Amino acid sequence: MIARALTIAGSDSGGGAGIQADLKTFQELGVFGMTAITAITAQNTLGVQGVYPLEIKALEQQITSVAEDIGIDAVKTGMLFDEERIRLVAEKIRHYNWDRVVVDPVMIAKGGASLLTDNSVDALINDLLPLATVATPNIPEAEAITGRSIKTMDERKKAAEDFLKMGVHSVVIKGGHDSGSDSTVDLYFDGKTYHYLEFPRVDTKNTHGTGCSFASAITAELAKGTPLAEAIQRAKEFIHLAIKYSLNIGGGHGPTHHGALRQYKEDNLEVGKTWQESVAAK
Ligand SMILES: Nc1ncnc2c1ncn2[C@@H]1O[C@H](COP(=O)(O)OP(=O)(O)O)[C@@H](O)[C@H]1O
Ligand SMILES: Cc1ncc(COP(=O)(O)O)c(N)n1
Repeated sequence: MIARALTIAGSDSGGGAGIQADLKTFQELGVFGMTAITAITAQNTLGVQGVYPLEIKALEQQITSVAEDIGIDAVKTGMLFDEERIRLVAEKIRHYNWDRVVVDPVMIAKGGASLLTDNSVDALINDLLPLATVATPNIPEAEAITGRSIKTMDERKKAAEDFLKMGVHSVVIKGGHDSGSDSTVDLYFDGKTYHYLEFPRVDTKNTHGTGCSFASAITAELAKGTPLAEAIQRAKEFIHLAIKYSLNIGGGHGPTHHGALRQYKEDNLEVGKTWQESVAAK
């Protein structure tokens, strides 16, 4: 049977982030994708023009509908909007005993618009994070959740330990915002060992939806039964290629190219080389 994944997140009309990024990623990775929409955003590559939360009952019913008929192998949470919705989602995860849970604690869009109300961090920490198989904060989100300033890798490791104390099973603190270096290093901490996922930094402004797509790639792999460490490694390859071959559309931060990894595989190219180098080497 095909693996089934559910994303509980906000809709991005611009198609690069949120529910739309998650569904595209699920499809690319061979997983049947389902959605429970928390809020609708009017959004494009330039920013967020409007945020419209759906009523709580609508969110509750979407989750119940798919859980009780189709079934869920892995679930991902993205933009949850406020503490009421965070609590509902946590209650549903507990109710259905879902144990492959990726929590991307979305707070602020790249352009600075708030996607989570200010007083929701406590609900995130107390209700949702303890249910996470893996949480995937970026550096500003990790700072807001742990209350630490994170400038160095040592500070990032301390923050990762704080996450484990909050009850998450493991955490990836992403390095996309650490713009000072030639590489992007994501720190994965499983409670015992620190793993560094390092890829060259791509010099591009097209990073709309990188976090959503990375977290949904982990979710897709978990749905298929891939062990967590390997799921994270594969997700990093997926997002690296999607950024490297990102799409220059719109006037601002363009979206990633969700089909990049598939095209690499179809053309039998080597991950890590540029497209041109790989084609030339064939
Ligand atoms: N310019 C870039 N080049 C290569 N990888 C990147 C770049 N920007 C982000 N990434 C990667 O994309 C993923 C999402 O990271 P990040 O941008 O920090 O998350 P978010 O979208 O939540 O802010 C991470 O794996 C990160 O390392
Ligand atoms: C509906 C929605 N959800 C999440 C994000 C964050 O996107 P990113 O992956 O770039 O951090 C977004 N811009 N819009």
